[in-house]
Amino acid sequence: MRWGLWTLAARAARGPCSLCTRQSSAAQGLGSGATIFALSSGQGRCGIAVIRTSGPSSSHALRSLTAPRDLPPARSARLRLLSDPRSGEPLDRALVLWFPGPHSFTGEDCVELHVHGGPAVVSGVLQALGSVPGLRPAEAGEFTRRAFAHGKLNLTEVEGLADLIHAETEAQRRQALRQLDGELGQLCCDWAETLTKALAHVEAYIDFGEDDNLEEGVLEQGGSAGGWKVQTGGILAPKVSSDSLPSACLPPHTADSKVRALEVALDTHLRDARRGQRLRSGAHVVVTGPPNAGKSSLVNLLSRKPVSIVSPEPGTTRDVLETPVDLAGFPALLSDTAGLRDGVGPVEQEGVRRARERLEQADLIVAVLDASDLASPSSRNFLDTVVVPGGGQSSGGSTQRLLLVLNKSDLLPPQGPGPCPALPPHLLLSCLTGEGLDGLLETLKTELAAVCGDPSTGPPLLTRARHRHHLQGCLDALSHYKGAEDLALAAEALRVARRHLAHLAGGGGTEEILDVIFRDFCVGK
Ligand SMILES: Nc1nc2c(ncn2[C@@H]2O[C@H](COP(=O)(O)OP(=O)(O)OP(=O)(O)O)[C@@H](O)[C@H]2O)c(=O)[nH]1
Ligand SMILES: [K+]
Ligand SMILES: [Mg+2]
Repeated sequence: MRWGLWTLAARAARGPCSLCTRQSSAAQGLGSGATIFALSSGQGRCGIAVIRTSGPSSSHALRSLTAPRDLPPARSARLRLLSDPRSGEPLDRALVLWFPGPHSFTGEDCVELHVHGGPAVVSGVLQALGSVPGLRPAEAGEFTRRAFAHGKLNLTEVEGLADLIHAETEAQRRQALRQLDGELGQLCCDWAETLTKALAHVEAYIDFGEDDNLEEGVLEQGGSAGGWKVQTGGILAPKVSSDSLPSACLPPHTADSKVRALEVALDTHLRDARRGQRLRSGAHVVVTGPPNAGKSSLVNLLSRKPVSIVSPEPGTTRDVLETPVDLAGFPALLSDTAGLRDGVGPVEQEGVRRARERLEQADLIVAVLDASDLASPSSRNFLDTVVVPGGGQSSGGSTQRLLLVLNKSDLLPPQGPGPCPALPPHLLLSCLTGEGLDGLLETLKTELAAVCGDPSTGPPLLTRARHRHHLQGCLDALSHYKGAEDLALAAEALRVARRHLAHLAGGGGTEEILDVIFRDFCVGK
């Protein structure tokens, strides 16, 4: 919970960009009025619980509960006796912090009470706060919503904060922190700036055209690819370009090259094969192989719990068993599946059908073979049909990756699996002894970084379908800009493109979208 304070310090040091300023004013009114309060740390018995307030009556509430009744210095912890303002009954000796707005998490006056975490203390303090006039319990996400309304966070940062609270793996935490730090939002601001400049130029040309006072030479200069020429009467028309660009309808200014660079950047971001979304929700990792290869043993080993039944009987696993796991720091949905073989009873056949269906959805296939049984017909068949053609297309359209694991290495003679010419690159493992597990985890980390994107490096990832939707909308609008037949249409296309970027950062977002995003939060955040 302490990062609430860090976020606050970080925000206070940074000014909002034009896109954010605009959207915060669009969201105005959300946070005004009542003063809210809530338990911001987790429920249940604990060492310390943090209770927060936000709103104009925060200082009054703090004075009402504490003795002495003066406010502590801003942003500096003080030990105070808390008592019930109605009865004077002592409630706890607590650390109190006073954050006068606008230099607070929400931008409003805020108070934090760090009380002892017993349920009676927490409920006593919450009841005491509820008795102070002007205070009411907060709704889920209301603190963050107020921070958004006051321009302290843009929408991508709000999403980053929600993701950080829910982050279960190291990679998710890194990604969320980067988004909370505003990297994606900043990128949008830079892109929007490019569009604003381009729009200013197009609008200037529209005005010049109307005034009929523009020299032809002036218009044609600087047009790096296409350009406009003045027709008789001062009407602007596209001049034919010898350039390779599909359209010759770009206004004549160096801003054009920036707009084209923006198109390339948007396209690159959209071609990320949904890595960021996988990082948020978990990559689909499917364990497959012939019967008895040790698939279930591997799933249990990787998930560190007995998810699947392991037995020497081939055909033990029938249904697809899915479990969320932290694989080398990356979030994954690990699926155990039935061993692939033909000519068995109807129940197992159904299991095999389900296994094949699940394989199609995999981002990463972990193909398991019994290292001591590579020459058997089931192993050969599996190698020929799944492993060698491996790396197909998942149903999501992205390329599947495949990792071949030779299990039961403990059964091999010291010289290894013996000559096996057609064997692709593989790892040796023993689920029984654990030998080779570290190497497998290391390789999984590399594979999953490719599937989910590495949050430590590279450009900010698009973690939500919403991000893709608006970037695609922006890109589509830019294609209309290029193909526009007159300047008015070109200007309108630029406005639409810019609006998509503003929506991404939360400007002019409809209430429903805001509701969906803030619903991810708990009460007290
Ligand atoms: N020696 C040895 N035995 C193993 C190893 N891994 C698994 N086994 C054994 O191999 C047998 C089959 O293991 P399972 O994990 O049930 O194999 P599976 O691939 O899930 O089998 P099905 O679900 O029937 O397709 C069990 O008796 C395991 O104890 C290993 O590394 N070494
Ligand atoms: K088995
Ligand atoms: Mg099994």
